[in-house]
Amino acid sequence: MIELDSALVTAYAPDPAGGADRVVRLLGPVSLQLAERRIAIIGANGSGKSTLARLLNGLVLPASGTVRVDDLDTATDGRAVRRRVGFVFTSPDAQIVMPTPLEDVALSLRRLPLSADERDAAARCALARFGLAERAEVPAHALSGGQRQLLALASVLAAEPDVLVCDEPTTLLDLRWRTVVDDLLAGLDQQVIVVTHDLEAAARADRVLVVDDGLVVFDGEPAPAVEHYRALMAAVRA
Ligand SMILES: Nc1ncnc2c1ncn2[C@@H]1O[C@H](COP(=O)(O)OP(=O)(O)OP(=O)(O)O)[C@@H](O)[C@H]1O
Repeated sequence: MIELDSALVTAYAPDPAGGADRVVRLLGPVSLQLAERRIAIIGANGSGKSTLARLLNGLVLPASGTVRVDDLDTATDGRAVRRRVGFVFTSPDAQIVMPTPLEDVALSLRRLPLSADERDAAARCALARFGLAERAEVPAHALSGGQRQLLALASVLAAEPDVLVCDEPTTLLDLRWRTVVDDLLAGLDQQVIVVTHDLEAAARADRVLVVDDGLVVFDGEPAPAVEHYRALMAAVRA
């Protein structure tokens, strides 16, 4: 289980008056225990959703407080945490690093005790699961946006994380690919925590966190969470 205890995220920001950089609060303090299988994080642009998501696998570290994944502290056990908690970025291009899909998935498998042949077979199997068997050896840049998103997911899942954190994984996708990715995420055995602007997707979660101005301002069932978010948005427009 992922557990945040008074986690506070700060950053340095330039002083408009030209003085020394100032410390600004980006998120928190946040205390949460994340045990549900399907959790959605919603909120306005710039509210702190990605910062919260990145805290969960140690991509962002708290300035104070702690974030723990089971027995691991993200501040001191970052590598082990990232093996346990996979992260899918909004843009697949942020995480596809190898020239072909086959090599990209094989890279994710490097920590598993497999021979070269076994790794190749496992990578092909992972690609087939995501409908990419025929595209295993084409240049990754020749894939469509939707196929690249599926490749990013395949690569992250190939490493067999216990938890998958996705930051707006369907934002760049058309309706067909969005449905494919949504269905795929819904069918995973792993715990899935998704940052999303898609309120229909959020409505299917077991639990929804609403983030506003760097704080979790609502935490509960999807219907009241979405209502809370709509009220926040209406207040901004008023
Ligand atoms: N490293 C950083 N240094 C300074 N400010 C940052 C840094 N990272 C994020 N921020 C700021 O923190 C705030 C929250 O950013 P974050 O990316 O978490 O928002 P978000 O809710 O995911 O937004 P969006 O829906 O637009 O993706 C924003 O105002 C952003 O500019």
